[in-house]
Amino acid sequence: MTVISLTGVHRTHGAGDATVHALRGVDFSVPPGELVAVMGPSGSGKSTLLNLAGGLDSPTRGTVEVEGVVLGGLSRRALARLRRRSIGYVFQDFNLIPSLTAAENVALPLELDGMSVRKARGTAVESLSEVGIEDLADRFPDDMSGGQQQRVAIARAVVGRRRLILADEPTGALDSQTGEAVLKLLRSRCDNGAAGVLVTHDARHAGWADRVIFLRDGSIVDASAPLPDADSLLEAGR
Ligand SMILES: Nc1ncnc2c1ncn2[C@@H]1O[C@H](COP(=O)(O)OP(=O)(O)OP(=O)(O)O)[C@@H](O)[C@H]1O
Repeated sequence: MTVISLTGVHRTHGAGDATVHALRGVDFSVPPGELVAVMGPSGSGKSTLLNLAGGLDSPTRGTVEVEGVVLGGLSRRALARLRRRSIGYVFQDFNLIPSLTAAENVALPLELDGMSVRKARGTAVESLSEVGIEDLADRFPDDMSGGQQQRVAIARAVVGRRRLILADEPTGALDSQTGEAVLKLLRSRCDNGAAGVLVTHDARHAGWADRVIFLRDGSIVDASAPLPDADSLLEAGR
């Protein structure tokens, strides 16, 4: 069974002359164990695709399924539970809760799922140590650098046994060495059975993926293009 699958997915914004077709009939799926990189020029629909895959947005047409469950058929509560349990999401702007420490931010989804505070903290600190910042467990986001906040966001996305990890430019605020370490972590989660989707502008980062898809104007233009084509496609869209 695929972990995530989008079938005939369209997403439009606005109406009439102002209609923007963010996605136009996308078919896309990822089985367990696979990491897929999504590339394409700015505005081509990459974030929209990720938001739909993560249940943060709904398609105008078509279906999105996570582990065989059609997201459109779920109540808000059931969707929130599925997102908490099955989906780890690294947002471009981190989305950390400022009033919670790093460890509390990472532990929150586990606690909401009924894990004891103590066990959730232990699991959260383990996850922070996987991104090299366990010593910052008790620090608040505002007292951290952008790169440190990004690592907390990544620790939160990979904590527990999430089956689907979605990452929107997860290395933007990181130096290249830390960025590589984060991609390695994503890779190892996929090697252990998760499905991963990585939005990136960087062909070197896409090199960590098993497969690269290219979006242009809301459509997948060539799902099998070899990596060297990435730069020329990106250039063409500028
Ligand atoms: N809420 C919205 N309302 C109107 N238009 C939107 C909205 N969200 C996205 N769009 C439009 O949909 C298209 C796809 O946007 P999206 O953010 O998915 O692209 P992207 O490939 O992620 O871009 P970037 O690389 O710059 O992040 C763009 O034309 C964008 O302006």
